[in-house]
Amino acid sequence: MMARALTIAGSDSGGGAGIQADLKTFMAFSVFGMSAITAITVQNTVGVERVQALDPEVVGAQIDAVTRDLGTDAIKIGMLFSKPIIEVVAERLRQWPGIPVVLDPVMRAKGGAPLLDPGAEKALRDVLLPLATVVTPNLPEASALVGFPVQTRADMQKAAHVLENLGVPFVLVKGGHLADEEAVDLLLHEGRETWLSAPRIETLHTHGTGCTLSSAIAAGLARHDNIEQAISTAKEYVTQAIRHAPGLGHGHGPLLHHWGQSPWI
Ligand SMILES: Nc1ncnc2c1ncn2[C@@H]1O[C@H](COP(=O)(O)OP(=O)(O)OP(=O)(O)O)[C@@H](O)[C@H]1O
Ligand SMILES: Cc1ncc(CO)c(N)n1
Repeated sequence: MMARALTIAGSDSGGGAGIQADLKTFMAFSVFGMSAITAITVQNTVGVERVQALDPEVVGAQIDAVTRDLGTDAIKIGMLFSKPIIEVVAERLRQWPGIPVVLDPVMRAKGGAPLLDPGAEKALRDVLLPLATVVTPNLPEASALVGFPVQTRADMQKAAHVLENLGVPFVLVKGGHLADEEAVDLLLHEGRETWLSAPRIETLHTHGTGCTLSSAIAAGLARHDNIEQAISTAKEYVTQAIRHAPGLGHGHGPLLHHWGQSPWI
C-alpha cells in the first residue's frame, strides 16, 4: 500500500513553508499527503502579513476525518499557534500511540513574525514534546524549550540532552542559524550524539528549510525507513532543495521541492 503522511501545520499562501512545503515534500518522496490546517498565514517570501487561526475543534475534526478514513503512517507537526490547538492535537495523538510523530516546534517565521503565542511555549514543551518521536528545534526554539541560550555547538549538545530527558527518543537540534561554514545539525538518540554535516550554501533562498526537513523525515518514517536513515536522507534532501532553489519572489525565496536538478532548466 502507498505510504501516507499527515501534516498538522499552518498554511503559507506563498507556497514555500507550512502545509504547502510539507505536501510538496511528501510528494517528492512518493508519500500520499494529507493535512489538518491550524492557521492561515497571509505570507509571501518577504514576510507574514496576517495570521488567522482556526477554531481548535476544526483542527481536531480534520485529524479525525483523515485518520478515521484514510489512515496515516506518520504525522508531522508544524505551526500550532495557540495553547488550545496544542491541547486538541495532543489529545488526538494520545489516541494513536503507534504512529510516529515528527514535531517541528515552530515559533517564529524567518522575518521574526510570531507563529506561536509565547504563552503557549510551555504547553508545547510539557504536553506535546513527550508525545513526539523526533523533535527538530532550530537554535532559538531549542533555547525557548530548555530555558538557556543555545548559540554554539556545545550549547546544542547541552540542549539536546535536556530535550531527550523530557522524553523524546530522537532529538535533532538544527544548526542552520550557527555562524559556521558547515550547516551542522546534532542528532541525539539513546545518549549517542551524531553530527550531520552539509556544506552551507550561500543564498537568500532558505524559506521553509525547517518545514521541508521535518516533513522529509516524516515521509521516511511513513515509508518505514530506519529513523536515523530517514533523518540523514532528509538532510540530503533539504541541502539539494536549497542548492536548486528556483529564485522566486523578492525576499527569502522557496526551495526546490523535487529530488535532483530543476526539471525546467
Ligand atoms: N544556507 C544553508 N545551507 C545548507 N543547509 C542549510 C542552510 N540553512 C539551513 N540549512 C539546513 O536546513 C535545515 C533547517 O535548518 P534551520 O535551522 O534553517 O531551520 P529553521 O530555522 O527551522 O527553518 P525555517 O524556520 O525557515 O523553516 C537544517 O538541516 C540546516 O542545517
Ligand atoms: C505557515 C508557516 N509555518 C512555518 C513557517 C516557518 O518557516 C512559516 N514561515 N510559515
